[in-house]
Amino acid sequence: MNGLLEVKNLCVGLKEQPSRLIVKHVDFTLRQGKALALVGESGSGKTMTCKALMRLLNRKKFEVSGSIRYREVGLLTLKEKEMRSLCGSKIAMIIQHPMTAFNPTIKIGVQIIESIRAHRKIGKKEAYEIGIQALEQMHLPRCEQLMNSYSYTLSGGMLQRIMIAVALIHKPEILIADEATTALDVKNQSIVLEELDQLKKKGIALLLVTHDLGVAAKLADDMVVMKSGEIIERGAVFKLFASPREAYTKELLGARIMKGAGL
Ligand SMILES: Nc1ncnc2c1ncn2[C@@H]1O[C@H](COP(=O)(O)OP(=O)(O)OP(=O)(O)O)[C@@H](O)[C@H]1O
Repeated sequence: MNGLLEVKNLCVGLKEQPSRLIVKHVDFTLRQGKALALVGESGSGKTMTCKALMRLLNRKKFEVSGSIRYREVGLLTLKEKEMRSLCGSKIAMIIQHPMTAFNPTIKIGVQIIESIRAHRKIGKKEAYEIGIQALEQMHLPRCEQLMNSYSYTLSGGMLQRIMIAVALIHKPEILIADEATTALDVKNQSIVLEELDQLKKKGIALLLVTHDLGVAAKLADDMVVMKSGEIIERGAVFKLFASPREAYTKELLGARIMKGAGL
């Protein structure tokens, strides 16, 4: 096995509409210290692919087939308890709206301590110290004050960085970032992109789900382009930017150039 995570022939369908596939025969590999960008227009199947990877799709509603291997472990056939222990430790995910990741009625610190203790048998004091260290590593200011805050008092950028800090506590080998910078302003976007770049340098494999090709250009090594649930083009980012083969990829790139030019 070449990669850390190998996805082969991944399909997601709706049980009540077996003829319609939402994700169609998707293949890709995540490698240590490399970032793969999953790009495509809204509705192209990027989030469904990630949810299938993390086994977050309701099995009563969705049919998931194919193979997803993390090291030698087949994720689609793993017992639920083992899968939950793997997700949040070795494979972590951060999402677009960090405010939905935190309960607004419970202090951030309490939630961080709970999430640490869900994976490690340690006391609250030790978990608190680990939480503080994690926030410091994300270069967040006044970490003790942050632990004592409620999510609704913090900005989206701050919450996104806290979510990344929490995702990194158990030293994941893979980080899935689903539109992790989309809801952020330019300044926070650039801070989060820089943090993600540092993670890559530390050897973490990144899956960047984005419709922003600027994010892909800054961080990703390779890119796969999705349309209507299928991968229609793939390759090294610099090659796809220089000479896209498919009209759809050219359109995505064209839209980016127009956006960049303020048109
Ligand atoms: N709960 C659901 N039930 C049925 N179909 C769904 C459900 N969620 C998503 N879909 C369908 O799956 C397809 C892919 O959606 P998905 O959310 O993966 O797209 P996406 O590329 O992530 O888009 P975006 O960038 O807007 O998040 C869409 O056609 C959508 O209608």
